[in-house]
Amino acid sequence: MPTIVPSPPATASTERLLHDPLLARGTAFTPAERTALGLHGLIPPAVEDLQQQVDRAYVSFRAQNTDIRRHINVRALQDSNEVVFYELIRQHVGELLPIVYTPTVGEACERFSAIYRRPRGLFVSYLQRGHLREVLRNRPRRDVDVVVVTDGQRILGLGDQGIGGLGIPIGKLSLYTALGGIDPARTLPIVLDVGTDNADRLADPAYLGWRHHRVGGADYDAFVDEFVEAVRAELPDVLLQWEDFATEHALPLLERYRERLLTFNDDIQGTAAVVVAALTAACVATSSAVRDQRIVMVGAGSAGVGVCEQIVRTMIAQGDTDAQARARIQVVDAVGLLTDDRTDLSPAQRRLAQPAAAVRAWWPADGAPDLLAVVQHARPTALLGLSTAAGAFTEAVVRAMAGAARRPIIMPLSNPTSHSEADPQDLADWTGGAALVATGSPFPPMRTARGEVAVAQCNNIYVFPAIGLAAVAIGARRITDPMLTAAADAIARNATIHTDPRGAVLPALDRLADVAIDVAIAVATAAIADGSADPRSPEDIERLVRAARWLPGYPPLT
Ligand SMILES: O=C([O-])CC(=O)C(=O)O
Ligand SMILES: [Mg+2]
Repeated sequence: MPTIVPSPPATASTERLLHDPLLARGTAFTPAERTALGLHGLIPPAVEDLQQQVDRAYVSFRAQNTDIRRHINVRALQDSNEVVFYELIRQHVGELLPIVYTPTVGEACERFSAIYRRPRGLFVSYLQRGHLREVLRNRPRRDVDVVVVTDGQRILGLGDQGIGGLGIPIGKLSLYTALGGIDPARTLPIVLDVGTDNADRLADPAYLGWRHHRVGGADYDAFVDEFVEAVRAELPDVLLQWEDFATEHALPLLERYRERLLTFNDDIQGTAAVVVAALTAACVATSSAVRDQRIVMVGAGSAGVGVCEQIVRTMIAQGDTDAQARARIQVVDAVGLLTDDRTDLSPAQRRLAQPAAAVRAWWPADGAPDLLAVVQHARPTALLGLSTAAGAFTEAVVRAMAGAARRPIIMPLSNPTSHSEADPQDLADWTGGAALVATGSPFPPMRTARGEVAVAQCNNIYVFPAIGLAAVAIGARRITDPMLTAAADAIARNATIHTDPRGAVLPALDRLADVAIDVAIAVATAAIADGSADPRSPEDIERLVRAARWLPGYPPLT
């Protein structure tokens, strides 16, 4: 029988040891700690180690019968004991990722108000404008390394979710910790609640956000400006990640702030880096370089434009001039090929437009060139889609491409599955199994005569945790294009296809935490090279990156 030693009375700090998810150890408090801290009687008498707690949590997780219930289950665990939560993810990453993150997190955003339990992060409401600095000052913990902020307007492919969009920053920051080793105590998810235009949310009596149509125009810009100024004043060194803003805001916000603080847009830059990583790995597998490719991109939204610009930078890094690189990339949108005589293009789209005069030579007599005509003329070796046009990569298009490329690189990148430009199995069938395929949504392996071939899923999860780790480890001041190019190269080097010809053109998901170290070292090295961080030796960089990682465990209480 253990001796029961009289304990000090419960205090506010006892309350925190039991209920603050960053301090709580539950049944893992040792008998001596229970005595010293006055915890006898407040937790069950069983004494468990972390592994026993994880096993118990896993049984509870497995007992749930739908993905949203699994999500609620693990989020409740996160809100009660973060060490167990992160150790559970570490041990079951393949099973937990789609629950904590895409795709289930999307449903959690849609049902945010219905499943809301405990506060996490910061709700920055338009109603508090003029006082955002005070709101920032109310953050639960003073020191923050990474903020992920959304205004909930374009949540994954699910559109406007208003305040429910907060689910995305919560999910992304969970992966910053699980994969990038960012200390969970130093992360802060934020939603800017500027209203919602989602009629279902506005009509829902349980909706927890500001019941008001979205604020736009100059009022919106002023509000975001006030928010950024509050962040700069309160958290001058923080990494601020923009997430799931609508196209109309995403690029302008990035351009407005990227030179002024440590910031990047995950959907534009993170997605572009992972797509270029997959493209690079596919090129290596075909013994070519990115600059050897003829590329057709279908879709000219902010993601499509961001990917093309990252490809241009990669080709330039491989020796092309800007003009040579742009001449290798044809962009097709719903109207047709982007040409410089079109009057409907944004400045960013215009930079990717081809000279109309050159196109006229093969322009079909009966109208604007469609995708098939562009493919027949441009004879691409790589066909990329960020169009949300389901099935846009038709059999005719793919067969025309396969005639011109021995191993066509085909990437239907639109999300979710129902928007994908093609089904990978069709791509395999139409190219005799030769296609190198990466998608946006998860797909099962392709069945080919060579056996099953893995399909890479181009998700920015390969990028952002490593960017965060690099920035924290070396104290980066800016996120620059060369840092993203370095990330893409490092991800590509780790692709499975280099060691397994039937493997994916990206690393396996269960290697993500290890790959993040490699990527972070590459990103940190690039940051130092372009003056975005103070000089360090290669040994120092590696040591700092490894030392910066928070890993789940219970250090001895002193
Ligand atoms: O969250 C994800 O899975 C990828 C992403 O950023 C988006 O789709 O907006
Ligand atoms: Mg996103």
